[in-house]
Amino acid sequence: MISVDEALKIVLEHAQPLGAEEIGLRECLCRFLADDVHAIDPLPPFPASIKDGYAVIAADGAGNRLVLGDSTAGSVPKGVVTSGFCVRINTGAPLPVGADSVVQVEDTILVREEDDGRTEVEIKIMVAPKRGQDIRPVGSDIAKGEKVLEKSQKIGPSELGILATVGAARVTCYRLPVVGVMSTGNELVEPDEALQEGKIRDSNRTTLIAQLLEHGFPVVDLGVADDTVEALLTKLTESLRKCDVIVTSGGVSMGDKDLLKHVLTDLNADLKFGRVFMKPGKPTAFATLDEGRKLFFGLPGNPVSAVVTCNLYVIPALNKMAGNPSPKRTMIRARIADKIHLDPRPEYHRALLTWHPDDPIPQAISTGNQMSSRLLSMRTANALLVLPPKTEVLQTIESGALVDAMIIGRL
Ligand SMILES: Nc1nc2c(c(=O)[nH]1)N[C@H]1C(S)=C(S)[C@@H](COP(=O)(O)OP(=O)(O)OC[C@H]3O[C@@H](n4cnc5c(N)ncnc54)[C@H](O)[C@@H]3O)O[C@H]1N2
Ligand code: MOO
Repeated sequence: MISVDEALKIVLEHAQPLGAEEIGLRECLCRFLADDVHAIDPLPPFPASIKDGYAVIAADGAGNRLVLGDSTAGSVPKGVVTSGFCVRINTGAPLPVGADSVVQVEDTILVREEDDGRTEVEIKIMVAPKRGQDIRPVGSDIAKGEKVLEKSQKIGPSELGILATVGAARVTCYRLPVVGVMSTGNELVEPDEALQEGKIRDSNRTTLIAQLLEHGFPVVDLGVADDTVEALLTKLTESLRKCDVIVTSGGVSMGDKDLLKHVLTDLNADLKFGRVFMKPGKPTAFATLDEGRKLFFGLPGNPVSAVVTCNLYVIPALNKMAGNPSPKRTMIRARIADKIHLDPRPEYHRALLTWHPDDPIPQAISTGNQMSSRLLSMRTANALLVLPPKTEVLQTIESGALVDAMIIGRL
């Protein structure tokens, strides 16, 4: 049996970023850039007003100005501002030729207007303007040619906006791994089926698919394979054609129907590990297929073991394949709310982290009975507490002790 750290190291060694592809701007959310992105134009592309007010010549100082017309966003201002004149201007509108300063409307008073009551004729500037005041010069937000996004950057909503603003309608991103999820076991029926003797409903496929989708990975539902070598072989061979990664649950332990490891041999898979010193998740298997091009995760069938090992190994592997330069899960320190009895194996104990206003360290509340079959221990859990194995001298972790916590849910 290897340790969790060794297992994760092996997984990450074999998970390599997939190739790049060019995709439409709106498809990029949550992807990782495979190239730097540069601005082809400056922003703003023209000197733009920061305020609603008047475009003036600063050297004219305070005092009266005749209003030549107006400059609104999206239009090209007509006329040239000369001494004693000004142009009414809106926020974001281009500065008219001749003007070198903007005076906000709050610092002016209207002196005279046309009889129509809408056209300003003369205004008074109350505060002497400074040259360049309330103007965004060309390229002051983004310079022409500036690197706006770096290779490996994750694209979130604001990065998408940056791509849009520099006109990057097609973007080169790392390809996302396509993940096939399969349950195995003669005992499994679909969630909408009534239970017959000896049967249970398949929950792992639903949990795992949802977990992968939540992280933004495309998923293929591979259904359920019966516990026979033929069924498993047929389904896996077919699935390998359409998936980069296959995640199965069940059939990896010591029972006479735990056939997956034999089937992997038939598929010429290179089994990297088959048992990990951890709870839950001891029989987790990891293999590469197709000369290392495809990854196979045989997760244990117990519902909690499947979801915990998906968090520990599958998600970091997929992160790396998708071009994420920091594929590992986020770890923080948490304070145990109540005493916990340790397990002989290092345990990934499900807990709910909560923050209190006067304490920067979150409190970790255990979700209760940690049986690997009890999916209710995952209910509300947003963290896995990393607990050491029980020894003669260390049997419990006391209330108030600090432990590492892996973040697995929204905080
Ligand atoms: N002799 C030994 N027996 C077991 C060992 C061991 O070391 N020696 N390890 C135990 C541990 S730890 C685990 S974890 C389980 C894992 O077993 P498998 O991965 O082979 O899984 P199965 O036997 O197929 O199923 C285990 C359990 O989970 C239920 N299950 C399976 N698939 C689903 C699903 N899709 N949805 C809901 N529930 C599922 C299944 O019915 C079993 O109850 O092995 C121990 N045994
Ligand atoms: O390791 Mo198993 O996953 O305890 O139940």
